[in-house]
Amino acid sequence: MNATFPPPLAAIAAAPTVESIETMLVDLPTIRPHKLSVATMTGQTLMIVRICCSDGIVGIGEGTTIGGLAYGGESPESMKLAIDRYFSAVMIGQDASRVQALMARIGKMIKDNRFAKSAVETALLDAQGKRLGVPVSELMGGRRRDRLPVAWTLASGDTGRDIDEAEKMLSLRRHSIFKLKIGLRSVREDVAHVAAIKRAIGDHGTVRVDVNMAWTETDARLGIAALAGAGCELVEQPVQSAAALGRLVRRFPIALMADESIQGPESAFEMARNNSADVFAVKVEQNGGAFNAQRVAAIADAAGVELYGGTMLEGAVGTIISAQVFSTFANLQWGTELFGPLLLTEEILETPLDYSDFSLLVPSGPGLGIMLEEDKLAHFTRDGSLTVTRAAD
Ligand SMILES: O=C(O)C[C@H]1C=CC(=O)O1
Ligand SMILES: [Mn+2]
Repeated sequence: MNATFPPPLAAIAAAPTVESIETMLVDLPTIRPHKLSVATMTGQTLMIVRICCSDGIVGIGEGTTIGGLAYGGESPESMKLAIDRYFSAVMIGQDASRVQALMARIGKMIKDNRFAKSAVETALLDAQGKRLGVPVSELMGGRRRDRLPVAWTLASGDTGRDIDEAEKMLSLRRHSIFKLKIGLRSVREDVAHVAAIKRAIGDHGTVRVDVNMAWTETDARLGIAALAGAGCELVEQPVQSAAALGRLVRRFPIALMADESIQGPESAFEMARNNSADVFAVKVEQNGGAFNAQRVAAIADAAGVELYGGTMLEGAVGTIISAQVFSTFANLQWGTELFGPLLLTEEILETPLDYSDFSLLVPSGPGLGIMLEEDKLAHFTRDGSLTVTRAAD
């Protein structure tokens, strides 16, 4: 060995920088209307971001919401605008291989915009994983599991149709955990709906509900007691107020889960400090990215709060960054609901995801470990929505 130390300057590879950033809006239909208390979805819009680096590596990310602005303060269109106009200016020319440092720089110069931050962080992690030849889970401390249990949401708006759907999922061995969207009808009608579904599936599956904050605290007192009696095992975000959720947690033995209340580590810390929930639903986008999702999980673990891997009904890219990070969690007591791609009519990956044995296989290739089918993507890209931003722009 005649290696010299320090190595000559020419031998030190230049750091790969961010060269250009592409964004586009991809509109995909859903397999049936998906009815939540905040919106009825008949399609989903994926804001796809591609980060092209000086070493030729390209990373992909996704930003997705539910019902445009019905669920939160960002929409696919607002994320695209924020990235084209503001994120690109902060990112282009920067070292693409220092993901946390670049995210910290973005954090200093851009407030809020958690969903857009999650999309660009996903693309940077995908690129870095490809660069190093490892899955994103390994960049994030290492996976603890290769398969994740996946719940299915019954939300057709019709009890009979939901029962048929649950039976189909059970017979396909795709899902045995069912989340029912309620909060649109009266509490009494909703409880009857849940009880009918639980009766139909019996011990073959479990039933949970998501109220998406639609109830008052009084509704919740009546509703949760009746749901527990109907065999429902968990109630997700019945009310908006964290204080009311905390009071309900103390009242009922049935598990109560916070979803909308968890919007990053600070909110998770407050919820944990005030004993406001038994379980946290961790959504990568809602928390501002995969690293923040890990921070939230660490807070939950330290506080003895149980964990669930949530979804914003993402397409394949958003689903797989979530799967990569959830695979690293020490605890995931309530499994995940990473079924988003299955709600869409179109397959946009070269190789479809493996949903089998009531679970999703976490891809093991470099980066996210998935490849988009470019023709399909181009076909469903909204006219005129592709934007490429470079240094000179
Ligand atoms: O949890 C939510 O509020 C959003 C989402 C997750 C599953 C689903 O059907 O909707
Ligand atoms: Mn929810």
